[in-house]
Amino acid sequence: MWCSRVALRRLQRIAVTPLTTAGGLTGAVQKQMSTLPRVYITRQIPPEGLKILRESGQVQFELWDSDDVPVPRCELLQKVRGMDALLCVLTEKIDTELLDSAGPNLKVISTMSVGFDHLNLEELKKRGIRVGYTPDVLTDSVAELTVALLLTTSRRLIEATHEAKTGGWGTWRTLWLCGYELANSTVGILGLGRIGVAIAERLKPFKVKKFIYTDVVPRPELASMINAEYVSLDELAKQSDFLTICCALTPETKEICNKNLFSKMKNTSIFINTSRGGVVNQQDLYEALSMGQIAGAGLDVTVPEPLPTSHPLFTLKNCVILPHIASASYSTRNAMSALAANNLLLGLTGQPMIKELKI
Ligand SMILES: O=C(O)C(=O)CO
Repeated sequence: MWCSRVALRRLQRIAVTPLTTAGGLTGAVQKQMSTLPRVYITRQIPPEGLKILRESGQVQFELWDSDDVPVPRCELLQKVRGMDALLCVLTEKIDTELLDSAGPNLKVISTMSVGFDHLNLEELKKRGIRVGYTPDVLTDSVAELTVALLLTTSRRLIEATHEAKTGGWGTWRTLWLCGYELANSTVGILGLGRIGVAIAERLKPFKVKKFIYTDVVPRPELASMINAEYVSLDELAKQSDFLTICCALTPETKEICNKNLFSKMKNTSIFINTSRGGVVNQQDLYEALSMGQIAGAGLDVTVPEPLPTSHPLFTLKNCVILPHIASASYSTRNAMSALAANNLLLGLTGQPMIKELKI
């Protein structure tokens, strides 16, 4: 029903390949184009990436020309048939069913994301499909948003603007809307990579006393950049005044932030997650926040996305929820789009990609 023709027509304004739809082409040019590798793009990506693909002259592409609605699964399964490459975003599950549907021509998956939990890497490896992704170009944007979310949560900015707008602002009061400050605090980072370092670099000028982190193994090179100490997960929970989650979602990190972790945290601590919703057990988080086991949480990512407006977490004043916007700046999203396009072209021509996942 979701994939009925009428629904699709309403959703999909056009599916184009500028190469194959251009009018007035000679038969020879048309023939030449029809031999170009075929690419399906699962979203209307920012213009820089499309321009690179269009101007390369190396591929013919078709895209789901909407950014408002993801391509319906059954449409995607049909469209990938016989494709040589796929440029996708994080909402598309690239699993066995999809790869079977694509068939043996598929050589490259290029995802416009740093996260790759939507990709079945084992299956991709088995089939010899190369994978491009977009780390680094979004580090600044994600770190900046993480700091904004941390301050919004710890200094209760959403509550404060609501009070100001709705008549709750009476006289100046000594403890009204008090929060927690970064000065003299301990900031914990779960999963120290480029983004964790970039967050710490931005937080340092706020006079943070100490940075601590945990990861599967110590990361001395990265840690030395921010003078961070390696601790166990338990110690991270116990010592952190602010705990920021920066790890990838893997089977090992799934719901790693659970009752056990929250029970060890201080009741004055602030929990921030800009990685993936799946690293958190949301029921446990709800209980920790509503029972005052921790002071507040700022989430840019949830399960599912979008989080239904009826979700209990939305009822809590001490929980700030953003709609997965950490990398949402114009420059970053264009850079991600361009990198995804370049990875795809390099992968298709058998060259090393700029950013390729080693699988
Ligand atoms: O690139 C990603 O993985 C994102 O989550 C986008 O912000």
